[in-house]
This record gives sequence, C-alpha cells and structure tokens, in this order.
Amino acid sequence: MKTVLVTGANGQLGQCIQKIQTQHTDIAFHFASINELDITDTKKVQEFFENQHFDYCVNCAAYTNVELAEDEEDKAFLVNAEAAKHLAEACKKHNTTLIHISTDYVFDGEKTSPYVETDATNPISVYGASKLKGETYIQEVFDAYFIIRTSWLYAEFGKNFYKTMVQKAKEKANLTITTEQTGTPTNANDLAALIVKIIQTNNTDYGIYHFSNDGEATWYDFTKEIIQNLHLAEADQPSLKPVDTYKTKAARPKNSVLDKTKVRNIIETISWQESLRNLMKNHQ
Ligand SMILES: NC(=O)C1=CN([C@@H]2O[C@H](COP(=O)(O)OP(=O)(O)OC[C@H]3O[C@@H](n4cnc5c(N)ncnc54)[C@H](OP(=O)(O)O)[C@@H]3O)[C@@H](O)[C@H]2O)C=CC1
Ligand SMILES: Cc1cn([C@H]2C[C@H](O)[C@@H](COP(=O)(O)OP(=O)(O)O[C@H]3O[C@@H](C)C(=O)[C@@H](O)[C@H]3O)O2)c(=O)[nH]c1=O
Repeated sequence: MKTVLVTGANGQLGQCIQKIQTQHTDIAFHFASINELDITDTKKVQEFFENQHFDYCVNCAAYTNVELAEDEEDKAFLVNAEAAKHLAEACKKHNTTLIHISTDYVFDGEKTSPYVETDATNPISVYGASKLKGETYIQEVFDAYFIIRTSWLYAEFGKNFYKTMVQKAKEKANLTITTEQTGTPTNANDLAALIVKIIQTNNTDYGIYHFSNDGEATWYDFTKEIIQNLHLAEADQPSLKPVDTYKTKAARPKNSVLDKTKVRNIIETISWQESLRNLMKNHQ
C-alpha cells in the first residue's frame, strides 16, 4: 500500500484528487487541508513527516490569487517558494517523492509556439515569480521530484474562471472577455488523473513536465464554449463581447500554450473542448 500526503487538500485540485480516491484502494491518501497542515509552519511540516512515512507528497497548497499577489509579494513567496523548499527538504530527509504543481505563468508569453520544458522562464507577475522560485528551490534540494506545470485550471470545485462565467451567464450578465492571452484551459480532474497515474505506475522519470488539455484558446474562446455548453434558451443568452484588453493589475503572458510531448509518455491528453463538455454534462 502506497502512502500519499496531499497538502492544500481543500483547494480545487486537492478536491479533484479526493473525488477519485475511492477508485484507488491501493493508495492510502492523507488529505491535509490548511487547517491541519499549514505548509509555511516548518516545525509542523517536520512533525508531520516524522509521525508517518509518506511515499509521495502531492503539494496542492499554493497562493493562487494572481491579482492580490501583486500587493502581497511576501505572502505569495512564503507559500509558493519558501514553503515548497521546506516541503522538499522534508521529502528528501524521509525518502518521499514530491509531486509539485507549477504554472504556465513562469513564462513571459513572448514565444509564438508552445512552450517546452527546457524553454527559458521569465515571469511577468509576482505570482509567476513566486512559483518559479518554488521550482528552483525544489531542484536545488533533491532529485526525486515531479514538477508539473499546468495552465488555466478549472473544475466543479473551488473558485475558478469557469465557475465565475457559468454563474454570470446564468445571471444573463453582460460579459466582456479578453482576447489578449492565448493558452489552454485544463480540467483539474485530468491533472488529478495524471498525478495518480505517476504514483500508481511507480514512475521514476523525475523532472519538469508540462501538462494541459490539448489545443489553444483565448479567455474569450473559453467563455464562448462554456456558454454554448449551458444550452440556454435564446431569451436567456448573456451578451458576450470580445475585448482586446481587460484591465488587470498583474500582467499575464500573451501566449502560454504548453507542449505536451514529454507528458504523453505517461498519459494521453484530450482536447480542452472535449474535457469541458465532459465536465459540463454533469456539473452546471
Ligand atoms: N488555478 C489555476 O488556474 C492554476 C493553478 N496552478 C497551480 O496548481 C496548484 C493547485 O491550484 P488550485 O487547486 O487551483 O488552487 P486553490 O487556490 O484552489 O487551492 C490551493 C489550496 O492551498 C491552500 N493553501 C494556501 N496557503 C496554504 C498554506 N500555507 N498551507 C497549506 N495550504 C495552503 C488554500 O487554502 P485557502 O483557500 O484557505 O487559502 C487552498 O485550499 C497550485 O500550485 C497552483 O499554483 C497552476 C496553473 C493553473
Ligand atoms: C473576470 C474576467 C476576467 N477577464 C480576464 C482577466 C484575465 O486577463 C483573464 C483571466 O482571468 P482570471 O484573473 O480569472 O485568471 P487568472 O487568475 O489569471 O488565472 C490564472 O490562475 C493562476 C493560478 C494560474 O496558474 C494560471 O494558469 C491561470 O489559470 O481574463 C476578462 O477579460 N473578463 C472578465 O469578466
């Protein structure tokens, strides 16, 4: 029986992993929310690893508010960088493989084709910089890590762009959505499946991986597809307008499409439209 600690377990991704735990009776999960394990509490992290052996630690804990991070730099770096480093140190000491999640926002978006794992990073936001620092720390500490960079996560859980748009569309709001960024929406349930697959197959091809659904979209394209899948009557349709720029505090990469060639050695990938459709059949 493999033992797996999941930090930040009540977040969006953490809940997606919780949802599939019953399908994996060969894995003993310990789901720790921030209340049980605050990953910035170094002493608590050490105690946790001393009290029980974990074969894997899946770090779903993160500071994810891209806008607020511009004003809360210290907090973002504490959670996304310093705490990630301490987790890696605990993993190293206790022979635990770390599966850590990172982001497309480590790139500046100037590349005009999909980003591969070895491309130069150059974050343009505090959030992106804090996540990159977390990656760097982990790599400095040890080798037994999977750093999975993903993009534009959404699911039926937590707070995300998809859920905001579903709610606004149902309220018949006037939506103005940017076409300035191109990336790939990713169903967090698909990422949860990748994480479990790595664990189940005893994969030891450590390193950085890019994972997202297939294809590309602007936030406007994503919103349009969400609304189509709601199958609203003509009279209930919201107004949807593309705009060049939607004013925000944090800068976001113009292009953050990730190349999935490497990760396809582990799992198949599916188009973002298909995965969105699958989710919306069951959750609206
Ligand atoms: N969401 C997205 O679009 C994307 C996310 N990612 C990465 O994927 C990972 C999972 O993201 P997602 O599930 O969407 O994020 P969420 O914000 O939904 O979940 C993060 C969880 O971490 C918790 N948390 C925050 N600080 C701490 C702490 N100090 N100790 C323990 N837990 C803490 C949060 O608790 P609370 O809510 O109480 O603060 C929350 O439950 C993150 O690493 C994120 O950077 C990558 C690309 C896209
Ligand atoms: C709400 C809203 C946003 N936007 C724009 C703002 C922004 O450019 C874009 C995305 O909006 P959000 O701020 O919701 O998304 P954002 O927080 O930037 O999402 C990011 O989260 C972090 C955690 C990641 O790691 C990234 O991969 C990415 O998913 O859409 C509109 O154009 N219209 C709207 O009504």
